[in-house]
Formats: sequence, structure tokens, C-alpha cells
Amino acid sequence: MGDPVRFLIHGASGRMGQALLRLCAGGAVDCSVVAAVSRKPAQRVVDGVPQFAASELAGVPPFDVAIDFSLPEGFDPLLALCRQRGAALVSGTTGLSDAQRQALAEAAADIPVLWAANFSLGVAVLEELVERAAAALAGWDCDIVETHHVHKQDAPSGTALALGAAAKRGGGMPRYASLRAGDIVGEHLVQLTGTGERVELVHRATSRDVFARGALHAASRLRGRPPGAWRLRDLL
Ligand SMILES: NC(=O)C1=CN([C@@H]2O[C@H](COP(=O)(O)OP(=O)(O)OC[C@H]3O[C@@H](n4cnc5c(N)ncnc54)[C@H](OP(=O)(O)O)[C@@H]3O)[C@@H](O)[C@H]2O)C=CC1
Ligand SMILES: O=C(O)C1=N[C@H](C(=O)O)C[C@H](O)C1
Repeated sequence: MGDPVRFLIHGASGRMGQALLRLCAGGAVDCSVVAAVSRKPAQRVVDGVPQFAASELAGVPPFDVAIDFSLPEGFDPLLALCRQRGAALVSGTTGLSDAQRQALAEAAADIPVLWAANFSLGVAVLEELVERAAAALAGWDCDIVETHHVHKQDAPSGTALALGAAAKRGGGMPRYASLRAGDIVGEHLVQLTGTGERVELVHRATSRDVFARGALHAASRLRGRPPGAWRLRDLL
């Protein structure tokens, strides 16, 4: 066993940030959270974890891996910090611009990075099923319906777009629909419709812990890897 991996949690006050901090405190992986960053932290230290405002990012202590579940507006300073410090970055933030995706790809020349639209095992399997189904059902209509809680800002969800990319790899031409309702954690339906028949592939997340656990395990395995754009399947 080596030293505990040192995490910076970015978006710490949010729904995902809170799940990550709770799982870290519970020992889900061998780690120490050296900085919890949000836009405006209410306290300086919470449960022994130092809290930082986004404007104080330059002053955070040394860390091995930043885990980012925030909003696109906070992404650029975090990526710059990781490059400057030579630290790895795991990000699940969706709604990034093309320029931000390009900057992430360029950063992979210098540091290990992993971005995934969805850190659950089920969605990783669903992507493979969708590609196969779209290839086998050429010419069928392909519709992706995603449903999330009312606070979600981006649409279609990152996962819907990733499933759409899988469908395209199989030859499908996906269309998207988004619903925002109550406190739904995240549901994705891929519907392939022919004449007189229909195939439905569905994933329902009922707890954010599935995403948080996936991100923590990937992050702890990213420490010490060479620079590059890593995929979730390389690490889990
Ligand atoms: N890939 C995956 O598996 C998953 C991805 N997500 C994605 O993760 C992201 C976060 O989701 P969720 O936790 O629900 O969102 P929340 O709105 O609950 O949390 C957002 C967090 O980001 C912080 N933040 C906002 N702006 C900035 C900024 N400029 N700099 C630094 N921090 C900032 C907020 O701080 P403050 O409270 O101070 O404003 C808050 O801590 C979304 O993009 C979502 O789509 C979510 C679940 C799974
Ligand atoms: O914002 C969320 O909550 C989620 N976002 C991700 C996405 O955009 O696909 C993953 C998950 O569905 C929850």
C-alpha cells in the first residue's frame, strides 16, 4: 500500500461533490481530501477538510488528482491549475464547450486526464449495447430520451450525447428529447423503432453514489499514470 491519494474535490458543495466527500470520509478509497473547492464556501473547514473558494484556487495545497463535478464556467481555471501543478484531472462536468473539450485534449499531452459523461458501470455497458443494436437495426428510427432532476442545467445530458455517439458509430441517426422533473437522479432510454416493432434499452440511476464511486476508483487509479486521455474502461 502506498500513501493515500491526495484529492482536490472541485464542485464540493454540489450534489455530486457532497456524495464524493461522504464516500471519501467513509473510506470508499484510500485517500485524503486536501481541498474542497466551490464557488462560495460557507466555512473554512468542514469535517477536517479545508474549504476553498474558486477564486482561491491558486493557493490550494499539493494534490495528486483533481475530481471535478462542477459547471463549465469553473472548468478552465481548474484545468490550468492541474497543468501547472502536473496533477491528474478526472472530470464528469457536462455541457463543456468545444473549446473546453479541445483544451482538455491538448492538456493530455502533459497530464493524465479522464473525462466521462457518466461514471456508472451500467451506462458503460449500455453504450456497447446501443452501438450493437444500432448496427443490427439499420434504418430504424433512433430516439434518446433523458430525464433528470429540475436543477440540471444542460440538455441533452452528457450521457444522452455519449449514447448518441455510440448509436452513430453503429450507423444510427439519433434524435434527442429531454425531460426535467422532480428529483430524478438520471434516466436514459434509447428507443429503436421499426415497422410494427420497437426495441427499448434503458438505464436508471437511483443514487448519485454510483457516479461518485466510479469517479473515486478511476481517480485513485489515475495517480502516477503517464500523461494521456484515459478512458473509464482503462481504469475500472
Ligand atoms: N459524469 C457523471 O457521471 C455525472 C456528471 N454530473 C455532472 O456534474 C456536474 C455537477 O452536477 P451537480 O453536482 O448536480 O451540480 P450542483 O449544481 O449541485 O453543484 C455544482 C458545484 O459546482 C460549483 N461551482 C459552480 N460554479 C463554479 C465555478 N465557477 N468554479 C468552481 N466551482 C463552481 C458549485 O459551487 P457553489 O455551490 O458555491 O455555487 C457547486 O459546488 C454537472 O455538470 C452534471 O451534469 C453529475 C452526475 C454524474
Ligand atoms: O446532472 C446530472 O445529475 C447528471 N449528469 C450527467 C449527464 O449529463 O449525463 C450524468 C447523470 O445522468 C447525472
